[in-house]
Amino acid sequence: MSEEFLKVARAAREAAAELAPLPRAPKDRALRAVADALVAHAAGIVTANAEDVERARAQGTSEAMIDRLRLDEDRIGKIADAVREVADLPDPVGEVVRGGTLPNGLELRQLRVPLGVIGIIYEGRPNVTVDAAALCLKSGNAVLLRGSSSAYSSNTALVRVMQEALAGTEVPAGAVQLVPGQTRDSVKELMRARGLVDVLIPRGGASLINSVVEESTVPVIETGVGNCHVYVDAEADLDLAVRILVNAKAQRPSVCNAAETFLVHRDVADAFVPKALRALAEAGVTVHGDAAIAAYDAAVVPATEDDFAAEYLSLDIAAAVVGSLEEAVAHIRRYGSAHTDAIVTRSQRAARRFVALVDSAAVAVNASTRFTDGGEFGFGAEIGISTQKLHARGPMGLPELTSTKWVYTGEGHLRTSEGTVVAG
Ligand SMILES: NC(=O)C1=CN([C@@H]2O[C@H](COP(=O)(O)OP(=O)(O)OC[C@H]3O[C@@H](n4cnc5c(N)ncnc54)[C@H](OP(=O)(O)O)[C@@H]3O)[C@@H](O)[C@H]2O)C=CC1
Ligand SMILES: N[C@@H](CCC(=O)OP(=O)(O)O)C(=O)O
Repeated sequence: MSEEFLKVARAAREAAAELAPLPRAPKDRALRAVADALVAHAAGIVTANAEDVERARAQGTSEAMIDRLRLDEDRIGKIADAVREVADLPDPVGEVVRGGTLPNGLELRQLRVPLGVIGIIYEGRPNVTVDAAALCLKSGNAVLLRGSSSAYSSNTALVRVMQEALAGTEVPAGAVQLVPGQTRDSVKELMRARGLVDVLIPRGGASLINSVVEESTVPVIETGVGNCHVYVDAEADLDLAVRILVNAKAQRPSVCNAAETFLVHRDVADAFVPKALRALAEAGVTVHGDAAIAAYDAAVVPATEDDFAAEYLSLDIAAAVVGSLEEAVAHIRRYGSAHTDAIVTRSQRAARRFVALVDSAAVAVNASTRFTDGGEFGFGAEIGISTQKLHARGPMGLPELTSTKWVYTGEGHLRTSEGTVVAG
């Protein structure tokens, strides 16, 4: 392991021990200081970000990906607002999860405690640098941030501003660390830092997730790609379905909760598909449809298996006609990524069945898939969206960044072969 990596990892470990026992008030004061500093230094952060954007443009990066990378003063204001929202949330640390008095008189409590040092490897969205740091600090954890090399200048500036702001507070500035280096070696170092890092969260595409899951000796909480579906049921309000579909696809196509496929019940296909194709075309979306969808419009590109498996992250969507709700569910199980899938229906029975059958982190009923987001769920932000089942599922906010500890209090309780003896 490089000296540079060991230096920041050890500093984070020391800071984590100092941060863990802090009560809520100093953590909230520190988060508000971070939010103020981000706004005060917005111009400098935008200048650093412009270097990343310029480099990305020179490398031919798509506009959708540049949109993820780009910061302006307005976006920095929103990032600061998210930090303030996290400060306003209750502190998860110390919360009693379960507890009571056992028949032998022992008082037993399960308390939330910080995880310790959290490592996060993430995509080229600099807002994640601040979201992750804010959530980690509030939940009493130190964080090692390994953002995309494409956002290195932005992340360096953001971490500097956060550390300088923390230096004037009771929260140790060392609790927020940027992992040094822009090569994949730094990802490997995080994966091998068992004992220094308590949990590693890979947030990005399949290649990242697979390599971390296979190679990490540090425990991992996986996030995952978003191949999200909108299913338009036989009993859907079709105007509503068009609006939900267009929002799910086009409101921000580059994010993981954007829809990538729509499925429509054949009983309403004639009424729905032409309207949907018109609305999607107006929003600039290219539809890759099966033969039944393609029959409605020459502009539809014939879909292949790859289209149904694709996470486009662009203004493209796959589409198919299905014979039943069960067929829609079978399609989602085959091609989906267990992130977010939606049904549009007026039937409560159909909604209940879809919710029961679709095994995804989030299921939306008569709502856009775009709501699977920590901010929208009221978590202030999210450190990632887990598409696996342990130890967290869906947008991960403050409680997901904690573990628990059992505390039991007696009066000299002893466990003997005859049962409990109270010696006190
Ligand atoms: N479920 C969720 O919470 C989220 C899911 N996503 C998904 O992430 C994808 C988009 O992310 P994208 O911008 O492509 O980010 P990438 O997956 O390409 O990169 C994310 C980070 O992982 C690193 N990385 C990528 N591949 C590897 C690898 N094989 N080994 C080691 N490190 C690696 C990158 O480093 P470097 O940049 O230096 O190459 C970067 O820091 C989409 O699929 C999206 O759905 C995104 C965010 C949230
Ligand atoms: N937080 C996001 C959704 C999840 C996410 O982070 O997506 P991504 O852009 O793929 O990193 C949003 O809707 O704004």
